[in-house]
Amino acid sequence: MTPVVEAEKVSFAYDGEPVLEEVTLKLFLGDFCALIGPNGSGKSTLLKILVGLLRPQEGRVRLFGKDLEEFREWHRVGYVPQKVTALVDRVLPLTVAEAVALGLVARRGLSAKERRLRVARALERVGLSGMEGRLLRELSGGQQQRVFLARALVGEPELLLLDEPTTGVDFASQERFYELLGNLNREGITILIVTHDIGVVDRHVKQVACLNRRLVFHGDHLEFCRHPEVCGFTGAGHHLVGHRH
Ligand SMILES: Nc1ncnc2c1ncn2[C@@H]1O[C@H](COP(=O)(O)OP(=O)(O)OP(=O)(O)O)[C@@H](O)[C@H]1O
Repeated sequence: MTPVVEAEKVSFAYDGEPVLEEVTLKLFLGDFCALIGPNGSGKSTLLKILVGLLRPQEGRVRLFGKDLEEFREWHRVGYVPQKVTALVDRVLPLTVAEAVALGLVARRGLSAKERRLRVARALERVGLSGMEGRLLRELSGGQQQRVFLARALVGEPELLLLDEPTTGVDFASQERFYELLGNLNREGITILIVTHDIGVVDRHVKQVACLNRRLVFHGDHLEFCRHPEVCGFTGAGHHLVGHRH
């Protein structure tokens, strides 16, 4: 089976400072993988490389079997960057519909009606039907997170990459968000999520990948629970040692 996303021996350095070394990671259709690791271990960098925002100095990335250089079907990939809700107050006052429609830039040739329908459908999927006209900055942090998830979903992607999407939102909203991701995964979307707190995603993910400049573990979730020490985790609750936000 062709991996949905694949990093092969990816190495990356910022100004000569190595951040990733020979990282090989493959996700297959239907995977739901948590990418964990200490602060500064390269998680966000790896995600940016996978969506083509950064170019690795060594190694290759393939999406749906195609080399990143040749990949053009960006509507098949949804990306939720880190701290996106922190930007809300700094940008122009966007409505919910405008924010979600930003995810349609890779979709050319859609009529205005089709765009509206897709935005409505994406909002329905995240439980925010009818919120199109609301100002983004008037929403709660948890609702804003779901708007950005809708933005990533509006192109109807098959692969979703999320970078700490629930930072700064309360526990109930986090739970709800992960439930939502679980449903999307059951619908067939392959998911890679960067998270700091495996304790919260625990019940939802199928695999865990642990990064510490190199990939130190990638396996199914149950296997990880048996050997949490491989990633410097304590046993109880799998919280990262010294790593709470
Ligand atoms: N634009 C940049 N320029 C230079 N160094 C950077 C840049 N972005 C990140 N770094 C450095 O690269 C390393 C990896 O950063 P990255 O954000 O990928 O780690 P992370 O595992 O996502 O961290 P966190 O868990 O704190 O979000 C860190 O040492 C960071 O300071």
